[in-house]
Amino acid sequence: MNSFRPGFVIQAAILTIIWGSASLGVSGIGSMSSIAVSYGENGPVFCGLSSDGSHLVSCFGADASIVYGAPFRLPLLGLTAGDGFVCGLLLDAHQPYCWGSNIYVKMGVPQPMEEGAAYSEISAGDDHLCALRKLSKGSRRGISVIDCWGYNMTTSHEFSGSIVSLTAGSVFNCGMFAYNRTALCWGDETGSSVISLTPRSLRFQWISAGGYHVCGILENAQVFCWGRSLEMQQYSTDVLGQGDVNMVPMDPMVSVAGGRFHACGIKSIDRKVVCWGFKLQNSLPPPKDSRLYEIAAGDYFTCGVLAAPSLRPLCWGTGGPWSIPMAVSPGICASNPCGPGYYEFIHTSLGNKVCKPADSRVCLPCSIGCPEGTYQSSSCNLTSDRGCDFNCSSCTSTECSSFCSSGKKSKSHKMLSLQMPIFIAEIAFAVIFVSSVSVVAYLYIRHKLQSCRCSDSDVTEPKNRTYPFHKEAVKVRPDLDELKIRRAQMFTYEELEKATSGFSEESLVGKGSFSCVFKGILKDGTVVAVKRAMRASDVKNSKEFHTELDLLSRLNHAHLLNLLGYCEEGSERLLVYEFMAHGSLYQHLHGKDPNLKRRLDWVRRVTIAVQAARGIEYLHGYACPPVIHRDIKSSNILIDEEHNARVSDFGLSLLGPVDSSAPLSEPPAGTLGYLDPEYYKLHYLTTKSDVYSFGVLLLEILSGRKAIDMQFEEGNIVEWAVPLIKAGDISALLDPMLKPPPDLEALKKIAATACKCVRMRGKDRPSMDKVTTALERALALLMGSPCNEQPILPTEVVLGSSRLHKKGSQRSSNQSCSENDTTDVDDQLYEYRAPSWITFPSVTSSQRRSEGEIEGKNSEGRSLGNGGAADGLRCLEEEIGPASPQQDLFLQHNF
Ligand SMILES: Nc1ncnc2c1ncn2[C@@H]1O[C@H](COP(=O)(O)OP(=O)(O)OP(=O)(O)O)[C@@H](O)[C@H]1O
Repeated sequence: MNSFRPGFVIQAAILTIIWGSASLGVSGIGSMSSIAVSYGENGPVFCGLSSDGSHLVSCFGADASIVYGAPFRLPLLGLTAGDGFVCGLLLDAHQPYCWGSNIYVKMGVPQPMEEGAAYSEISAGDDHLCALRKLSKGSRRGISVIDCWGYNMTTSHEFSGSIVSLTAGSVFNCGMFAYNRTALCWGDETGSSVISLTPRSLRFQWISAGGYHVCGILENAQVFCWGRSLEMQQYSTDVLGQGDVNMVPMDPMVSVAGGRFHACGIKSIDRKVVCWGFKLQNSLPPPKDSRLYEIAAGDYFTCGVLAAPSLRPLCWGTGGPWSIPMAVSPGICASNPCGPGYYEFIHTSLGNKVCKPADSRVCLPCSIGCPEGTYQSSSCNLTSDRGCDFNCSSCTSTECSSFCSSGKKSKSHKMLSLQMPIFIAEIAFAVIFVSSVSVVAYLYIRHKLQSCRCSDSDVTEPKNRTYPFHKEAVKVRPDLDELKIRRAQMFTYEELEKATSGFSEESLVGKGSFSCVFKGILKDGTVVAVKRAMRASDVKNSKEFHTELDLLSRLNHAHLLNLLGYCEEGSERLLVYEFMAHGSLYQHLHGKDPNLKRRLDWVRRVTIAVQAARGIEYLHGYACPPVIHRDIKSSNILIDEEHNARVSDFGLSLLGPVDSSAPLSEPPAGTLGYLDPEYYKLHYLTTKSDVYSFGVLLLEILSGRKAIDMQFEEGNIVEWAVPLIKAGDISALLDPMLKPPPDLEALKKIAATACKCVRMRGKDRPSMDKVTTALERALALLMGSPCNEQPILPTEVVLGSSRLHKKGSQRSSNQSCSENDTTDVDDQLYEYRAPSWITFPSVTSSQRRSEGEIEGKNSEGRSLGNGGAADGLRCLEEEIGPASPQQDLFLQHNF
């Protein structure tokens, strides 16, 4: 169901002349909308084209298949939507592209598709899509071709006579002939009689179908509807028309959109919206005083674009998202100049940037008449609508009185007099909002910087301390630990060239988007990974190099990849890291060797998840200022020789606010499939964006599937996994390469956590400390601990590779709770090193932090006040022994 914009002038006197030109040049206008509302069992979804000239679509609503499946990078000319799907007309190819979950309208360009076919309009019904072919050189004269796809509709229709616009109802379609502006409908009219009721003699400016009816705007701007309305007695009714959609208001209108059993129109006189026909009980009424540029309806849900500089969508009706945080284009962009009766939309600050290419534009229909108490002060011209002004000599309304008494009446106000109050309110709101946000942000950052004492003192402290354990380690690998403490050492290019045998192919261990990673051996025998920027002079590279260098030299956590040094010589940029003997989690999960995947049993997978979560939790909650990683994915989770996970690749990281109350506005960067939709669409970056990516990572770990894998019907892991989890079908989710554990409870908990992490709105996602705690509990459960509901096994610190590991220590500690073990044969082959942790009781983030600060010098203090969990700790401490000064060092830095 679609709204169609009139293709030509409103004034009846010149209609005949315009009709001639409309069929030639204005056929593209009015066929699609810049906004669309999909409907169906998952609820309404609003999609709109951005007003920034990018022609990119964003969708909002509960149907993940539409929201996430939207082609974020494909510029679209217009949109249309049906039951569970949305389609856009591709700006370049002029072919439809659909997405969503409708089984009859598949994702992508509809098939069959004739090679080279190009379309000027598209329109969607419940389960089908139709598209009007563009007239091309090869087209037969006077023949219009409409191709349809979907339930009972996949065929090509030919009509003699040029059709200028197309609209689809639930199971039927209508077009309008250019030469006489009459409507023609075809399809299934069972229950609606919409085809037989089509008025043959009425001439329309344009038409728009609802579920079982069609409304059109006649030559005199009056609306005429025909078809079926819902039986009145079944439901409560709207006052106007007593629920009958064919009982239309008398107001002249510039636009109308049909819902399932209702229609809404924009009044020509003041652009306010009016709806008639059936409405559901308790549904939100249309906005009373807002002026709109454009409307589109779903079944019981309607949205419009506010005729104000914000260009914000407003929605009403039942079940959908009300507040849509984006500015949308007020109409379709057309390459032809605006015809008579239209004016070119020019935004007060964007100018004509709403369209691409630059010589295209949005044409809006001129309003006719002026609201009561005002007079027409200017007529509609090429670039502005007609202006209305209050008649100050005969004020009858308070709006008029305040306008006239405020003395604001001036020439420049005349054109905008009707929009002025909204405009002023919006500016005032924006100023107040921006200043309060700035003040709060300033105070917040000041507070943070004061309270977290994270600067050099933290970094330099270890230098002044001596630890026997550290000295011990120095004997084994003298440079390495010293480097860790001094954080980053400068290497010469020559040194690193030698270490990697001249950056030979044999030393290459991996490639990223901007760099190659080589295995190298330093003079003293230390094995390192050397990351070499591919195009070193590249500004982006250089920026990422410095970000990574800066961040890594200030961060220190057992589950973050340690930076050992760097080299910046000429155009060369190199970073030197600890070498991660077991590569990336991606290689394990998706590499060519199936044994690698199999060896990564459930306990190992969940352990890796817990460790990665801790690394990210540290970035969010303990690093100061907090760090948002922005590129959490399986190839950035590396696995060291003891099989501990390390979060790596800080090239995209940003120092940022810790919570979503003070988001950063950053252009999106990251990896497709892991990218937080809120961040992607709204540039709304908070720590919750990492939580989203981590949720995707959890799904990947559970299922063994890649984040995006087009070999599956549902290529996006979130779209595929979330419905399964919600349906409780955990078995269908789990990686078929592994035998499911005897008790699925732990994995269910992890799946539920993942589900929360990938929620649409950042504020609905858990914070990383909550995620970590949930995973820790799941790990305990998986390992057979009956204490799983207690926050045990929560916070471990890996002591680095030099610490001797006591295999099975953790298991035995758990055995004090339960004998139930999950050992499998692989353990013999692939030593599981997770137990090489110091484990102490779980605490909330703030507790962890304050304990770290207050009691950092005494690790025993960490177990105080935690009841049963503290017993667990004591049990482990007895086994592992008291924390060494080196452990102390880690504890201080990490918690
Ligand atoms: N310290 C390391 N030790 C061992 N292997 C590493 C190390 N760092 C990176 N690698 C390997 O090199 C690969 C490339 O890493 P890099 O960080 O450059 O890119 P990426 O994260 O995979 O991709 P992108 O840069 O596109 O995000 C990794 O996937 C991993 O297999």
